[in-house]
Amino acid sequence: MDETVLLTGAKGSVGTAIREGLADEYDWRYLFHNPPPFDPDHPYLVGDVSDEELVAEACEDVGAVVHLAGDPRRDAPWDSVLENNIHGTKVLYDAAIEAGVEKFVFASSNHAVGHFETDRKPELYRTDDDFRLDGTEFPRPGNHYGISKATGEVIGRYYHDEYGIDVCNIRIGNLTKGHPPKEYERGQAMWLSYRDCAHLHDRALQADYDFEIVYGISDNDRKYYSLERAKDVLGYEPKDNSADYHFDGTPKDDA
Ligand SMILES: NC(=O)C1=CN([C@@H]2O[C@H](COP(=O)(O)OP(=O)(O)OC[C@H]3O[C@@H](n4cnc5c(N)ncnc54)[C@H](O)[C@@H]3O)[C@@H](O)[C@H]2O)C=CC1
Ligand SMILES: O=C1O[C@H](COP(=O)(O)O)[C@@H](O)[C@H](O)[C@H]1O
Repeated sequence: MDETVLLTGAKGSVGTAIREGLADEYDWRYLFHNPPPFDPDHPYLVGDVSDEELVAEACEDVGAVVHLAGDPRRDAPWDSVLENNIHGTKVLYDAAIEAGVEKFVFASSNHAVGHFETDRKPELYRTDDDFRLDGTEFPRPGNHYGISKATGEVIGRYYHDEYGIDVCNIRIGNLTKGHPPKEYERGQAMWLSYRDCAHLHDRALQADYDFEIVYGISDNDRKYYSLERAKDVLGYEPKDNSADYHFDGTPKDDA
């Protein structure tokens, strides 16, 4: 991708993992919700993703969008996910199509499929359980936030089918820096390390595809998400595994 890549939600946790890991790899343009408390290393805009004029400017001469902006709380109130996650994503897709953006990478979530866990936990978080989700399953959101993420995927399906933009939905697990989530089976089943997060988004920007839904986790022994699609289509090669750490998050000797 030689053209500019727009990164929304750039000051957040996922945005920071991507900026730190891929700072020099792309001609980034950041969208921050509020003025950043640091001097960014790439051009940026500040404002709300539902601001049509702002996102039209943000999408000018852009080849790809990595869309992270949104309310990430599993217990976010409906009016917040409706405005920030659903409406904001629709407004950004409209601007991306108008600007001729070729590729749209969307931060979906494990919560888009949360209710698959209801009758299977905690066993499915353990290494001897062979239940897998592979991205072809219909969403089963676990909360209103999860509904908004599944809706973001469907919005992408429409814009792909209607306008031909390439779309990669990444159902991100649990991004945690430096170690897996401590003493948390669900978290260790879906841990995504910072370096795997950056690598996965790099592959989503580099690979050729039409419309994809992949899982964004490290290669955890506890996983119940299949990584085959991300590996086969995107060329994802995760380096981390929560099994290389003790349950309390400290690294095992050979980690
Ligand atoms: N951190 C994680 O483990 C996971 C994150 N995700 C998704 O990844 C994305 C990023 O998540 P995080 O970095 O953890 O969240 P975060 O809250 O750290 O970052 C989100 C950023 O988006 C901005 N933002 C929110 N609403 C906005 C709007 N209407 N217009 C412009 N900017 C807006 C916020 O100010 C914030 O800087 C979110 O969409 C979240 O749902 C999904 C699964 C797991
Ligand atoms: O979508 C998200 O999921 C992760 C993991 O979910 P959790 O309920 O096990 O914490 C969450 O940490 C993150 O904030 C959220 O955006």
